Amino acid sequence: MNVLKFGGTSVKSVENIKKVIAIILNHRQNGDVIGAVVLSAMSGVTNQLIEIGRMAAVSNPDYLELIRGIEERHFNVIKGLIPIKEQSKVFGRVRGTVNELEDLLRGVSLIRELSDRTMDLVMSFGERLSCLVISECLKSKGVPARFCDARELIKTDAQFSMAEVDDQTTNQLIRNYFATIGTDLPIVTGFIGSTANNETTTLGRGGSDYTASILGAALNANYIDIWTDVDGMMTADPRKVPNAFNIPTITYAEAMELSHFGAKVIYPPTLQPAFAKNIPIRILNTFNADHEGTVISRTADRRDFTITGISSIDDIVLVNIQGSGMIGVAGVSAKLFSTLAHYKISVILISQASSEHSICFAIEPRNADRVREILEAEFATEIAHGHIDNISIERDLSIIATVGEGMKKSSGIAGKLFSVLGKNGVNIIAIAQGSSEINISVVINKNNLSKALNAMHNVFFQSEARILNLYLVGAGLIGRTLLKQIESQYEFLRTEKLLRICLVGVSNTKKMLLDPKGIDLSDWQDRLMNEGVTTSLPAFVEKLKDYNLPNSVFIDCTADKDIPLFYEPLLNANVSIVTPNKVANSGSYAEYKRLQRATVRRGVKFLYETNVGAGLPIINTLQGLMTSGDRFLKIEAILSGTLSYIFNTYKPGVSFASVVREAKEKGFTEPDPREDLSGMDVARKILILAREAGFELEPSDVTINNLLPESCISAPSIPAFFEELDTNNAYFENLLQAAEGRNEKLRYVATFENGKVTIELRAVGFDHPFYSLSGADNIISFTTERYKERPLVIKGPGAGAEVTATGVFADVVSIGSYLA
Ligand SMILES: NC(=O)c1ccc[n+]([C@@H]2O[C@H](COP(=O)([O-])OP(=O)(O)OC[C@H]3O[C@@H](n4cnc5c(N)ncnc54)[C@H](O)[C@@H]3O)[C@@H](O)[C@H]2O)c1
Ligand SMILES: N[C@@H](CCO)C(=O)O
Ligand code: NA
Repeated sequence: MNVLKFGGTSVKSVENIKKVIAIILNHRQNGDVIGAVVLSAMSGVTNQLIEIGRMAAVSNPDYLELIRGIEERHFNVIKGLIPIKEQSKVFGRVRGTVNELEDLLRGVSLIRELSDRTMDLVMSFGERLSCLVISECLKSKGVPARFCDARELIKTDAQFSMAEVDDQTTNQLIRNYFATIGTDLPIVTGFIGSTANNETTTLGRGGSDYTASILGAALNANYIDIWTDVDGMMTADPRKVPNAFNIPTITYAEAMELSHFGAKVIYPPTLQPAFAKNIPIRILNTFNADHEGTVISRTADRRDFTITGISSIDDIVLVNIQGSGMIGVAGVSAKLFSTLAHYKISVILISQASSEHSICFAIEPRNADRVREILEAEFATEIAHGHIDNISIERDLSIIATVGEGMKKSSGIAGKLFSVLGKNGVNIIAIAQGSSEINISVVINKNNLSKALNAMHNVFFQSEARILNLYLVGAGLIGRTLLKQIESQYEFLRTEKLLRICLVGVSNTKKMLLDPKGIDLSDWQDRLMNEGVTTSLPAFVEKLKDYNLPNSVFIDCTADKDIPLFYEPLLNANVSIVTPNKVANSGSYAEYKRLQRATVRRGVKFLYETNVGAGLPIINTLQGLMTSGDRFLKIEAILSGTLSYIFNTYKPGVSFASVVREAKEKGFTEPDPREDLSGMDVARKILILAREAGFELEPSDVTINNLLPESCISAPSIPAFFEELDTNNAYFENLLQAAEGRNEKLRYVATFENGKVTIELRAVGFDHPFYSLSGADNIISFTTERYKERPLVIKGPGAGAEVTATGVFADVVSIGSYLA
């Protein structure tokens, strides 16, 4: 035998009530015995009744309008669900009940007073009306339904609005009543009860769940089914954490912790009677009746995860009371908390460090000012004597709690929690864990709530892929290729690497598009074109900070000199950066160092493998040698893919400019090819390598060996530059032919040795290791303490869209693994 309860949305409209009736009929057809059905008021009605009461208390006659509205809604149910010839009798009963309500309010309006006692009576009409109407609907469908006013069964004390149930009397009355009704199905008003003197009381908002549990316990039901509008309890609030999912089984204690912490699926007192009788409570969805929902019972089934759910209280304040006079003095906390109890201030969380120097506790914001006054008065003497310094209040905070019996005696959970918050730059203000070990609560700034919830959900519920939120600036050759590569690897990363890449922002010089829900990788170009707004990097970064998404990565795929100005603020906001752009690392040494320090300080990543040799593992190799304690003696390298290509491809008689054009078309050159031909690009790369090898070098320490005649350098635009190149063909032809004549090849070689950089155009013979390069190859040879006899050599294509995007991609994925 089961007790069924349907909430306000389930009985909100004709449409919804049809679903409720179908569920009841279905049970009966399957032979499942229903002991009782408990109903809430139609959704919105209780709030309206409160408003009506308040209006009447100030003699505002508009309340009559609201009453008509409530009557109308119930009439509509009758019209929609009861055959015409049976309707008038039911209309009459509804009208009779509504008249009773009107009489009551007329009285309120006359004496202009609304006590909690009267308010409870006013509120009782919501459930009385819904049960009246729906029991008649059921009767007309052949169910032997019977309206049951719970005020005759549930006896309480006289704490109006929040009455305590007298279990013994109530249980007896319930059993007596059920002994008399045979096979009739009582449709019981939720939420309400009455005192020994038959005054109407209510059991607290959400109390209809409680009514069902009281009935179920008294009747020894097999199940108490709470039918609501969600698929049971979820691992987190799905409005805040889109990846939250249903929890199939949960213990009473866990459900209690989660519902105390804002998961409003079940009213906490409901759990007690069910727990005492060991009756499982099922949370089910009226609008998705086939879903298994959540079963709350003493033991939960085998668990896939160490924690069961994450919950939050979105808005709290923290009160801190501190002073040297508190150390080792007994009674301070007794006085503190008994004072709070005396004023009925509910304390949500308490934390005291063992130094005993301070105690802090969380309360609802509406109590903040009052609590300060109360405590300042109560501790006036201690404050005057300086034993207590002050009472401070910190606002705009939230509490996040991880809940689960699986946390008991299992280590590493707090570590995981703090590490994920740390990596996402969420500062922890206070911590509390009870020795029951089923709840770890942390207090954080409210503006980090959504980020923290999502990041935590992501690490604790590992079967889901971790999200990496990408912001890409510069959708040019490399940027576009990167997005294409990510698109084609998306499923692999999600299923095999448990990494879900979400593009949140993208921009080129003209337009930018940001969407925190994610931009589909298959149509980002169309969306950027159609929905994009004029690019503004400050606005882009502002939005990024505003969204405050976990695991955010900023990718700079431009060669822009201004974008790096945003790197440090981004790192400080705990956003990782990946870039092929060399500008930041080849500016002043101080700036280079500042970025390095910011990453260490904030625990985020700044990765730039493609600054040198595109996707070739040069920077990673160098860093590996450095961190393992090797020392660099010499770096000798060919670092320009563009120049390699030109020197490997140029044949006398061909126009030099056309070879440069080819290099540009193949995607080897910088956006402005003069950066390559002037030697600037190589200068940047060797400077970066020297710095990575531990040397403090400034750009002025690197002399560029420029290959271009002045007229080419000073051309006003890139097309003009190419024209200028054409006119200088003879210059390059001579250069190349001279080498060719000696059977040598031209190589643009950068060397770092003894703290000095040299860059020179060399002609090398076939016995030189750099002779045999082809295409756009780079070659880097590291001579170190450990690689002294024979240097460590890395060689391969050092420019081009695919290989560069691959390097950027690998950096992005490595951040994904780090954050996980
Ligand atoms: N091409 C290669 O082989 C290679 C190899 C290693 C590193 N890189 C580096 O990759 C970066 C990009 O190179 P590319 O070949 O893709 O160049 P590209 O010219 O094709 O792309 C650059 C893109 O950045 C955009 N952009 C420039 N300034 C911007 C701004 N302020 N805001 C938004 N967008 C802006 C441009 O509109 C363009 O779409 C450069 O820093 C380059 O040095 C390239
Ligand atoms: N323009 C660069 C790309 C790699 O950084 C080159 O030619 O080497
Ligand atoms: Na590289």
